[in-house]
Amino acid sequence: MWPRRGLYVITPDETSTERLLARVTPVLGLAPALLQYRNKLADPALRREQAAALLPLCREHGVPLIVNDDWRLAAELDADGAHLGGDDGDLREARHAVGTEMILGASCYDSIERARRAADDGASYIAFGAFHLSGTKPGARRAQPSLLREAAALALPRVAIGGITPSNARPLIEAGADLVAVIGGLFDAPDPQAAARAYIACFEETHR
Ligand SMILES: Cc1ncc(COP(=O)(O)OP(=O)(O)O)c(N)n1
Ligand SMILES: Cc1nc(C(=O)O)sc1CCOP(=O)(O)O
Ligand SMILES: [Mg+2]
Repeated sequence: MWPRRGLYVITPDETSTERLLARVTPVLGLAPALLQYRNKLADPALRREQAAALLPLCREHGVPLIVNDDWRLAAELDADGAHLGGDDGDLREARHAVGTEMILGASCYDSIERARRAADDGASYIAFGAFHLSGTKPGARRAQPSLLREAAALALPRVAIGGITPSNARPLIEAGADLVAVIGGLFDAPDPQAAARAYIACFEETHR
């Protein structure tokens, strides 16, 4: 059973596999709930190489590895899961192909309807955002915290994403976010490990 609450780390775009591992390792040491491999600059060969390199590191730290966009690559590498957005194929088909054990996350943006469909199609978690202006995705559609409350009825872990920092994470957790997914707030911080600790503290200090 994977952890249903906590920090969900997403990797920054990094073309050097060596640098990617060096950046991710200190954060993995803090045992975040999940790590997603996401790289919008990599071609398919580099994505395969980087996801394969992250897998033993994640296993060593007991952190499930989620591959962004590509459930086939996730299945081929025997990763723990995949994250699918609106352009990343059919969730129902993916669930049918990978079986019940693999974690399949779904982007629901600002839509409860999308979340209902994702739940029907076999999602393991539902992700909403962007809750704040995101440096990684400045054009991302914005979502309101009330959506997290509304989605409680779907009885799936709720992920909040988009411009989340240790300073603005608490109200989202109070509104129902089980996991907060972050890229820039961690990897653009002067000390990513300290930033990761600060996110983790938000969960320890927020009760609902
Ligand atoms: C946890 C999580 N939530 C949302 C996304 C965004 O997925 P998508 O809309 O497919 O956009 P890209 O990440 O592929 O640019 C995500 N990756 N992870
Ligand atoms: C990849 C992604 N998806 C989003 C959505 O709203 O679905 S926002 C986003 C960017 C997340 O990075 P940062 O923590 O740097 O804002
Ligand atoms: Mg995607």
